[in-house]
Amino acid sequence: MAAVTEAVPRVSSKQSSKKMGKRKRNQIDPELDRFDSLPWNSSISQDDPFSVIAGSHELEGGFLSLEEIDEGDYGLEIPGLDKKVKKERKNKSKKQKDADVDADADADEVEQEMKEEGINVDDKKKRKKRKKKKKAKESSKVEETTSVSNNKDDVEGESVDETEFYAWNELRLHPLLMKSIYRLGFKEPTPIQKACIPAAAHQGKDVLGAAETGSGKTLAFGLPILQRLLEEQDKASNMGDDMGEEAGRELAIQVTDHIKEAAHGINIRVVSIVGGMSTEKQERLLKTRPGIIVGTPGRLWELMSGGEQHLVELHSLSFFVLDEADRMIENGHFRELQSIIDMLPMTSGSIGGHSQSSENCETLSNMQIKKRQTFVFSATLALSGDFRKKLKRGSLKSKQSMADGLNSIEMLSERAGMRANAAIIDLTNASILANKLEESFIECREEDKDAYLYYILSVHGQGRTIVFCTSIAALRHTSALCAS
Ligand SMILES: Nc1ncnc2c1ncn2[C@@H]1O[C@H](COP(=O)(O)OP(=O)(O)OP(=O)(O)O)[C@@H](O)[C@H]1O
Repeated sequence: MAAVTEAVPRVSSKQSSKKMGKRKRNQIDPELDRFDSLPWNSSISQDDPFSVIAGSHELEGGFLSLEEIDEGDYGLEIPGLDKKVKKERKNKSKKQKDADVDADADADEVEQEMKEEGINVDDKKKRKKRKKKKKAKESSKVEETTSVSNNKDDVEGESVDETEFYAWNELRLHPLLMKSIYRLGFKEPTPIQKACIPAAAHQGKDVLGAAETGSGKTLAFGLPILQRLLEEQDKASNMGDDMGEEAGRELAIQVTDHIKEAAHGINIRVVSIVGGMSTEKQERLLKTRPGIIVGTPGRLWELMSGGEQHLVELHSLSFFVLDEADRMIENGHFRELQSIIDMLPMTSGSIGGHSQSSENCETLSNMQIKKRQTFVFSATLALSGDFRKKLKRGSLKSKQSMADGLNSIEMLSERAGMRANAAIIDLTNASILANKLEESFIECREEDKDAYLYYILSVHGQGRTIVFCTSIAALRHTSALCAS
């Protein structure tokens, strides 16, 4: 596999060709012509061109979001690179013997990426070396207090006034998570976090949560997952995997970054598996068996259906998260999402759960199926009054419902294995309902609906009224009733 990277931002095709033109004038090189004609991917986020200077969480200091192009075979030959890299690695391992182990692993990974991607890595390596030296210096000063802490900028040593964060106390989060919270400077949990964390982290409940956009939903499920993983860490050496489903690539990356920040100082790897990036690179990342995967349905399903081992060993899945569930049912990810959900083993607590292990999924009978926690989060939520009953009865799995696909949050939650005792936390009403509107709900039998409608219109229908119907037949029926 040949790897292609772009080390500098492609400002615009116009500028880029201008640059190339200049180079061509200086030295006529047919190889450059060939490189110029390659289908380069932009490696710089449109939204954040500054990131090329500032660095990202993945690769700090200039080279950012290096991408391989799928199935690329560009025959790039950099004579002597392998030897050079090997030699440098050897020297480095002697010099840095006592340096931080994780820093080595990171650097090696990046170096390996560079090597595979065939670019000159001198600058990058110098920067990495400087960083590692600094890290080694710091680690010799600060005594390691915990086996899982592997970060240089721990809050230890900095003066954090814990009393300012007292609002978190009742949530009883793990000390390492509290450290991340101090570092992030979040003085108090947001309402959705306050409501979700006890149910999800301490009572082990599934959560169906809704709150307006920007209300902190990511950590409302992120913190309970990290909390439970930390609790499990001591008990089992082999951690369960978590799979986050995200509606879009940017969202998935955003969620990954957010969870990574919260997982700072915790030995849990978080990776994003999204479309538009090299499948080969993602397969390599998955081989490291990350604890948390944040993905988009399309790419996840592509890898799952291809039998990617870490993704099909779902018997040990501890958490399944559907974030932005409202968007997920809107924008046509049904097919892949449904396929992914169908591959999930039935949860030990789900009633009438489904187990549709495909040929790619390991046979479940011999496996110990873990109790899986399901989180469904959305910015809007419209649940029927008897949603919990439906969950209990499994009626959302009726033939008709199946045929309709995953067209409602109720169905999505139920098919994902949500248990009937799930915590339903809806903080949306206040913001969604306009101030002057009053909302009422009448629970009635089908045959009484007309009478109720007639009554409501007679008593309250002095002004203008809109009656919403679910079908043309119902519309005709209601019009006739109102006209009479
Ligand atoms: N407890 C907190 N205190 C202060 N800021 C917080 C807290 N929790 C999260 N945030 C910040 O609030 C912002 C929004 O959080 P988040 O992305 O989780 O919201 P969201 O509800 O998932 O939004 P969306 O629906 O748009 O994805 C982020 O920048 C995050 O860092």
